[in-house]
Amino acid sequence: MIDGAVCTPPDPAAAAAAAERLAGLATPAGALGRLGDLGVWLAATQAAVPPEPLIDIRLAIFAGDHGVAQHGVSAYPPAITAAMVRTFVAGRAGVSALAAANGVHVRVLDIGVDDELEGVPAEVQAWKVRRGSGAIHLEDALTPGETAQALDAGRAVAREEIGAGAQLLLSGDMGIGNTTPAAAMVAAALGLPAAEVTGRGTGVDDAVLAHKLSVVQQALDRAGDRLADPVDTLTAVSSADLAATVGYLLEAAESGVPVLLDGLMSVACALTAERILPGAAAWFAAGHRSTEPAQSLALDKLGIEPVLDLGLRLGEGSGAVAAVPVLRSAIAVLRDVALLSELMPPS
Ligand SMILES: Cc1cc2ncn([C@H]3O[C@H](COP(=O)(O)O)[C@@H](O)[C@H]3O)c2cc1C
Ligand SMILES: O=C(O)c1cccnc1
Repeated sequence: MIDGAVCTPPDPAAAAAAAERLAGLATPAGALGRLGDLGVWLAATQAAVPPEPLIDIRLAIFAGDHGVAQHGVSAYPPAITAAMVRTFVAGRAGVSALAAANGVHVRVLDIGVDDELEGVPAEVQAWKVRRGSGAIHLEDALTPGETAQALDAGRAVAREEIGAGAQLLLSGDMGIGNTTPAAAMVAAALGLPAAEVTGRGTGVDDAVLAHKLSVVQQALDRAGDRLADPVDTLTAVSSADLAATVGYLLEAAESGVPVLLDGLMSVACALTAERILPGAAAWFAAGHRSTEPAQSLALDKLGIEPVLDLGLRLGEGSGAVAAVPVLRSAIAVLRDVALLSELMPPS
C-alpha cells in the first residue's frame, strides 16, 4: 500500500447486473428489502451474478490485554482474557456455539495477551507482538515499531485465511478493558469528546462509567495532535490486538475479500482502516448493532447499516456470526428464485 492510495471497490458491473436480476425476480419490486441489497453487495464483492454460496467463512478473534484494565474501567478482572483464549481453543465460548451452529471456522490469535498461555497451541501465539499493551491514559499503547508489527501480523492472518479458501472473513475481539481503547479510536476518527463515545462495556455501573469516561478523555488529551493521523492513533491509544485487527481488515479489503464486522472493537478498527485506506469500507458489512454508542457512531460515519439489532454486547465476533444465515439467505434468493419473465413469458 502506498500513501494516498485508494481501495479498489467491489465490481460495479456485477452490482448493476445483480440489481437487474433482483428487480426481475418473481417477487414484488423491493419486496426483499435489505436482503436484496445484501445480495447485490455480495455479488459485487465476488464479481459473480448470481453470487456463489458462502461455504468457507472464517472468523479470526484477536486477543490481547490492555493496561487500562488495571485502572477500574471494566466490570471484570483482566485475568478473564487469558481464560477466554483457552475457552475459544476448547470451543466452549459464546461465539464457539454460534459458529458451530452456523458452520463458521474459528481461529483465536494471541496478539497481546499478558499471560504466557502455557499449553495453548503454538499457532495461537504465532503472531504475538507483546505481553499486554500500555495503559493509554498514562502512556502509549505501543511503540511505533510494535504498531507496524501488529498491522503486519493482522495482514498475515488475513492472507493465511484467504489462502485457505475464505470467501468471507469475520473479525472478533477478546480483551478485558478493550471497549476503552476502541472508544478512544472512534473519538479520534470523529473528533468527538469522551462523553459521546464511552459506553458500559461489560456492564459497568454509573460510578465506573464516569471514571471510564475520564480515562478515555485523558487518553485523548494525552495523545493530542497525533489523533489526526490514524497510524499514530493506533500507537497512542489502541493496543496490539486492535492494531492487528486493522491490518486484517486492510488486507481483506485490498485482496477483494468481503468482511462481516462485529461490535465496537471490530467497527472501531474498520473506521481506522477506512482512515488509512479510503474506500476500504466498501468491502465491509456489519453483522449487528451493539449497545455501545461508539459502534453506532462509527457505523454511521462508514455508511453501514447493521444486519441485526439483538441488543448483543458480547464481542468475540458473536454478532457477525449470528448474521451469517442472513447473508447466506441473501445469496440463496438471488440464485434460486425464478424470474418473473419465466413465469409470464411476454405474449
Ligand atoms: C466472561 C467474558 C467473556 C467475554 N467475551 C467477550 N467479552 C467482551 O468484554 C470485553 C470488553 O468489555 P470491557 O471493556 O467492559 O472489559 C472484551 O473482552 C469483549 O470481547 C467478554 C467479557 C467477559 C467478562
Ligand atoms: O460491542 C461489542 O462488541 C461489545 C460490547 C461490550 C462488551 N464487549 C463487546
